Amino acid sequence: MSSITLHPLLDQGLSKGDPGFSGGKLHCHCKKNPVEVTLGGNVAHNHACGCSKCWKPAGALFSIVGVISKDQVQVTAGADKLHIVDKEATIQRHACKDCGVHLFGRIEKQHPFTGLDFVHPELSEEKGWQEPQFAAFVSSIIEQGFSPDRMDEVRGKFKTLGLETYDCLSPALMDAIATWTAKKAGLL
Ligand SMILES: N[C@@H](CCC(=O)N[C@@H](CSCO)C(=O)NCC(=O)O)C(=O)O
Ligand SMILES: [Zn+2]
Ligand SMILES: [Zn+2]
Repeated sequence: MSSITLHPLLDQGLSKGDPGFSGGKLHCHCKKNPVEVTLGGNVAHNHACGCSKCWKPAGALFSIVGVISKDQVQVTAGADKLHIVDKEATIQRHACKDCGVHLFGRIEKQHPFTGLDFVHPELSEEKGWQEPQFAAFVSSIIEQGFSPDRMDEVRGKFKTLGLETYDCLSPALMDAIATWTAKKAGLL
């Protein structure tokens, strides 16, 4: 049985981020005229995501994605190459039309996370980005054809890395969503 590739950055073991890190540039994978996005700070809630919608590098089972305030996200080159992958999705993922890499995902509708953009720190050459904190939507990899018989192996690998696994988001993020919902309903 072949070994599992969660994500190249996870398979080599986690390297800790720098709490004083102040941001950097993301680039798509195009050799010529790559799209460039400049982030004015570090990401938060960085996590491995097994959902079918987040961008993953070739061969990876999981995406690595964090959030950052949209005010700290600027497209600094190649804006004309960007398109929205799915206009109906909550997270409007802006991807390069040429290489398919997602540069940022923005929430435009009323939502607990409106104002936060979803980004992939691995698209940056700078070091210091927050390391992944947990694994989310782990069971979602089955929906994409991964064998349910090997889920213990997947969750075990995350455990070895010291990352908790969830089949939705982390408790902190789920609590934030529920708080927003309760406030909207006038219950809090
Ligand atoms: N089983 C589905 C789950 C998709 C899903 O709900 N993804 C989450 C997490 S994305 C980053 O953590 C989500 O919030 N999606 C909103 C959106 O994608 O617009 C699947 O695998 O597709
Ligand atoms: Zn590209
Ligand atoms: Zn996802």
